[in-house]
Amino acid sequence: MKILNIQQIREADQYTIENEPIKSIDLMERASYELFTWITERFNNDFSVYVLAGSGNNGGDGLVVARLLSESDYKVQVILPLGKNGSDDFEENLKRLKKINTVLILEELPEQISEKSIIIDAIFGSGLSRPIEGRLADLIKKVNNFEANKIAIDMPSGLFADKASPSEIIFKADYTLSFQVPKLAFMMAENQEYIGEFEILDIKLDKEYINNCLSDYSIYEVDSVIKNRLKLKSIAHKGNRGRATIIAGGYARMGAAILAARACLHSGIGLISVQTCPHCIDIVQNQIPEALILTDENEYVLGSYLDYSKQDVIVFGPAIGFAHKTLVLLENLLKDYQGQLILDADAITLLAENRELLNLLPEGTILTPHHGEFKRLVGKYSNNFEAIMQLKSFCMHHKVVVVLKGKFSAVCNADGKISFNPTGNAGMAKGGSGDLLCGILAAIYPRIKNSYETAKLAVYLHGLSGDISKEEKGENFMTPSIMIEKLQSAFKKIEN
Ligand SMILES: NC(=O)C1=CN([C@@H]2O[C@H](COP(=O)(O)OP(=O)(O)OC[C@H]3O[C@@H](n4cnc5c(N)ncnc54)[C@H](O)[C@@H]3O)[C@@H](O)[C@H]2O)[C@@H](O)CC1
Ligand SMILES: Nc1ncnc2c1ncn2[C@@H]1O[C@H](COP(=O)(O)OP(=O)(O)O)[C@@H](O)[C@H]1O
Ligand SMILES: [K+]
Repeated sequence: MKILNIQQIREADQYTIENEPIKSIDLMERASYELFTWITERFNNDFSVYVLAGSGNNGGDGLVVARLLSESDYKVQVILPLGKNGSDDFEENLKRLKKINTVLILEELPEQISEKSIIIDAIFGSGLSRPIEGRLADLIKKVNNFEANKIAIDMPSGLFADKASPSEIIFKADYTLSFQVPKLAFMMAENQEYIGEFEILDIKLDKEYINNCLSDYSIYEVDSVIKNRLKLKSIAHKGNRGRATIIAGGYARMGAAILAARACLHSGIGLISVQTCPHCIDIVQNQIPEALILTDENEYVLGSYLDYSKQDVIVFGPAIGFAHKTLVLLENLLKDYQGQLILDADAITLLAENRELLNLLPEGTILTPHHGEFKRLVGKYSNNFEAIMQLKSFCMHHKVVVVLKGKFSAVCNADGKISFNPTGNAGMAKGGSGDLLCGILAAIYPRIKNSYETAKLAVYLHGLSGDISKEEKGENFMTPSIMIEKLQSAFKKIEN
C-alpha cells in the first residue's frame, strides 16, 4: 500500500472532486460516513460521544460524524475550541448539525467524563501547520488524561504527517482512522503512543490517480508473483532448493547459529551448512542433525575461509564476535565470495569500525541492523524521520539492501525505495529473534533471487510468525524457538 505525502493527498482529493465529479461537501459526507460505520460497528449507543471539532475540514468531518451518530440515537456533545468561523464545508455542516437540534454544543469539555465515553479528535488533520500552543494545548493535555476511548480523525491533532513533530502536545488516540492512504508519520516508532492502532478507510478517491502518484514509501503486501516464486517446483531436489551456510556464533555462543540454521531449514532451504569451531561440532550436530558441518581451523573463534563455491547464500555475523581473524574472514568474503551475502549483528559493527570495508560491499548485499547497529554505521539521529533519510542515502551510496529492524521494520533498496513491514509485535523483542530473520532470508533468497524482494518477504514472514506466536502463546511467553515452529502457519497463511 502506497504512502503519500500531504501535498499528494490534497491533489488526489482535488482530482476526485473535479473528475468524479463530486462536491467537496459530499466527499466530506462520504468520508465521514466511513468513520461513522467504523465507530458504530465497535461501540453501541450506550457510549456518550464528545466531538472536539476544529474549524477546518477536519472539524467538518467531526461535525458530520456528530450528526450521523446523533441520528442513530447516540448521546453526542460537540466542543468547538476554535470558535465557529471555519472553512465553507465546516460552516455548512455546523448549520446542518444545528438543524437536527439533538446535539449539545458546549463551550468547554466537562471536567469529568465517564469511562463509557468516546472522545473524537477532529481538531486538526492534515492542515496542521505549527505546534499546538496555549488554550488548545491545555485541552489536549486534559483529554489525554481521560480514561475514555479516544479516536482521532485522519491524524491525531498535533502530529505532523511528513516530518518529525517537535512538540509533545499531541492527542493520544487509541485508534486513528485515516483516509485512503497511510501517512509516513504512522510508521515512526516515536509516534505510536499518539496513533494507537491505525485503520485506513476507503473514501473512494480516484484509484488511477493514486496509482500514478510517485512515492518512495509503501507498506508491504505479499504479491502473487513473489508467492509463486516461493512455491517449490514438483521437480525440486535438495540441490536446487538452495544451499546456505551460516557463519555465526562461536565458543559458548552457538545459540545464534542454531536458531538461524533452524529457521533456515524450516523456511525451505535444500541444504544447510553451519561453519563451526571444533569445540562446537557436537552441539550443532545434536541440535540440528540436518546440518552439514564446515569445520573452522580455529579452536574458539570463526576465521577460516573455506570452500563456499557451491553456496548460494551466506549468513555472516550473529554473535560471531570481533576477533581479528573474524574480521579477516569478513574481508575475504566481501572480496571473494560470489554468492549472496547477508550481514547481521557483529558483522555490522565490524564494518562500522573498519570503514574501508564498506567500499567492498558487493552490490545487493543484505544488511539487517537494529537501530543501535545502524547508528554505528551512519552516526547519531534523533528521530525516525532522520533515520529514514540516513537509510536511503546509505543504501543508495553502497548499492545494498538494508533492513532497519524495529516496529515497522524499514526495508530499503539501492534506489532509496522504502517498504515498511506491517507484521510483528513487541513480544519479538527477545534475544535471538533477529537470528531467525537471517535464516529466513537465506532460505528464501535462492528462490526469489532478488535482494529487495527477498528482504521484504522474509521480514514479513518473520513478523507473521511473531504475530501467530503472540496470538497462541502470549507476548510474554513466546520465544524465538516458538516463532520457528509458527513459521509453519506463517508460510501456510501466505501460500493460501
Ligand atoms: N476534500 C478534502 O480535502 C477532504 C478533507 N478531509 C478532511 O480535511 C482535513 C484537512 O482539512 P484542512 O485542510 O481544512 O485542515 P485542518 O482541518 O487540519 O486545519 C486547518 C486549519 O487549522 C489551522 N491551524 C493549523 N495548525 C494550527 C495550530 N497549531 N494552531 C491553530 N490553528 C492551526 C490552519 O491555519 C487552518 O485554518 C483532513 O485531515 C481530513 O480530515 C476529509 O473531509 C476528506 C476530504
Ligand atoms: N516492538 C516491536 N514490534 C515489532 N517488531 C519488533 C519489536 N521489537 C523487536 N521487533 C523485531 O524483533 C527482531 C529483533 O531483532 P534484533 O534486535 O536483531 O534482536 P537479537 O539480536 O536479540 O536477535 C527484529 O526483527 C525486530 O524488527
Ligand atoms: K484529528
